[in-house]
Amino acid sequence: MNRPLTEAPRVGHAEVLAVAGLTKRFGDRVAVDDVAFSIGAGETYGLLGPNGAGKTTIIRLVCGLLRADAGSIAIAGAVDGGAVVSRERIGYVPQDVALYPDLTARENLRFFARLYRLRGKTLDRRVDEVLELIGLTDRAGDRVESFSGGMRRRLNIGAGLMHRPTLLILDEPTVGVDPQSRHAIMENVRSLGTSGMAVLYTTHYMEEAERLCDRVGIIDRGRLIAEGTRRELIDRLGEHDRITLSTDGDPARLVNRIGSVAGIEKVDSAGDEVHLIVREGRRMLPAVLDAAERSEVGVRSVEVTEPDLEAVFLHLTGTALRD
Ligand SMILES: Nc1ncnc2c1ncn2[C@@H]1O[C@H](COP(=O)(O)OP(=O)(O)OP(=O)(O)O)[C@@H](O)[C@H]1O
Repeated sequence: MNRPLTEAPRVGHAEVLAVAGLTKRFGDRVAVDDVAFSIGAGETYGLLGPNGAGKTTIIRLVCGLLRADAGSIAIAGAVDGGAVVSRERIGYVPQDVALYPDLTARENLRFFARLYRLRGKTLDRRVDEVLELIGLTDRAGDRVESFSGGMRRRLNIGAGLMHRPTLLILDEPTVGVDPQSRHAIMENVRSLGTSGMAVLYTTHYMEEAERLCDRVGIIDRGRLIAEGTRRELIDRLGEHDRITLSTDGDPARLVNRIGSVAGIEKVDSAGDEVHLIVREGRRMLPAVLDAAERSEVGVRSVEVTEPDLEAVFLHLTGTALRD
């Protein structure tokens, strides 16, 4: 069942993760710049941003795999420093799949369960539960080497769930998987969120952030530039519309030409598409099409829509969220 997109954040739940003033430099590059956000129990929080924005670095800081230059991280109330115990509350599912291909799904989960010191019947029960959760019960006895990319990723998520973490961190869990597996992963994550876990989900896919997350933090060049529910973020755009042109020529030429049209607030290209943020999209359409014709770039289709998170990103940064 799809969660309504406009659902209000669930306030009043215990704070599971609170990050403040978080900063990390690599040499001269500031990868994470004064970032603050928090996630409550039962809440799914999405960090949405392009490649290189700093999402993985934030996760590595939260997991204690990197040391911050400044800022604090509190997990379930325990502030960074003496937080070894609290880190056991984290389930971290990295971008890269870390499984044993010549073991079965069940054997892999048993391995991770033992790492978390589960034993005996508790271990057996938890392995069965997690297989069910990730929808791989009927493939439990098959070797991982026979699994599709999407199934491996789901099993990877399962490994991060063995010890019943209070905070589950998923780093771009759907990158490189086919649409069907992507759907299955998102369904899995959705049910985990509703089971009371706090979920930190990073993605550069706008529609995943829109569908899955109670709140979204938009991150660009290390900075958290906006945060809120989907509705709150979109409302920041006011009465704007989004126009998308699909081209079969050089979109950069079209961007140049359209950029000089009065009333266009933001324009950028991504792939063969040109994205615009305008006031009163329908009224602007003739001028946009006229500019397209002058640029001599072929336009295959034009769409005027209400703003979405991608439009918010374009509005705030002046660049389109590229795949
Ligand atoms: N160990 C490192 N040494 C030097 N620079 C790094 C290191 N790790 C990350 N960076 C830089 O920090 C910035 C943020 O990278 P990060 O991997 O956090 O981005 P991201 O949003 O997770 O992107 P992606 O989706 O590509 O993983 C990038 O400019 C990256 O090159």
